[in-house]
Amino acid sequence: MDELTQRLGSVSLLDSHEHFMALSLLAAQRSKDPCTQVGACVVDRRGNVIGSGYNGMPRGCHDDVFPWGKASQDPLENKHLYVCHAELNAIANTTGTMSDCVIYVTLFPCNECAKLIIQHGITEVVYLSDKHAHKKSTVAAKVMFDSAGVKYWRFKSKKKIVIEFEDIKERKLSHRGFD
Ligand SMILES: O=c1ccn([C@H]2C[C@H](O)[C@@H](COP(=O)(O)O)O2)c(=O)[nH]1
Ligand SMILES: [Zn+2]
Repeated sequence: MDELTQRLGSVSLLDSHEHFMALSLLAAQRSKDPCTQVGACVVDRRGNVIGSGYNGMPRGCHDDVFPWGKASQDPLENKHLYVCHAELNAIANTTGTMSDCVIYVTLFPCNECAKLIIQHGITEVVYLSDKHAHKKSTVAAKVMFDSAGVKYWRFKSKKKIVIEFEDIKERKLSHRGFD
């Protein structure tokens, strides 16, 4: 085994599912929700990302003005009536058809997002967390996906990705034969 092959062997390449879920996780980092950051991306069958989004307040409803809590007795003081879900934003940010596309999402979609996913012709949902599995909204989402023939499966990986902008700027790619 030559030196290049030896070094490449230790480089942890991402497969496509890891790549798309990592993009969704990165999108989630933009969310101001202090409790649950969610990210999503829509991918066509050729493997192109055609839209992405995260949970946030609607345009014109400032993230720093609208409430992010959920404990108030008054629903108008809580986030849930206002926040746009990650899937809604990913779909709204996508131009063109989503027919037979896949959505990668860091949290299993709620019933409202499930309706959007189905109505836009998305046929596969890849998710990371199912922490709201006990909620009726998640149960209803699964009932609708099953009925509509939308496939869903939980993504699992033990891979760890660290992003250090400074580090990447300085890195030399010589071990991959780029110079
Ligand atoms: O399908 C979904 C369901 C929920 N979200 C967002 C909406 C909220 O900002 C959080 C959930 O908050 P909890 O405090 O965990 O109730 O997740 C979403 O984007 N997509
Ligand atoms: Zn939702």
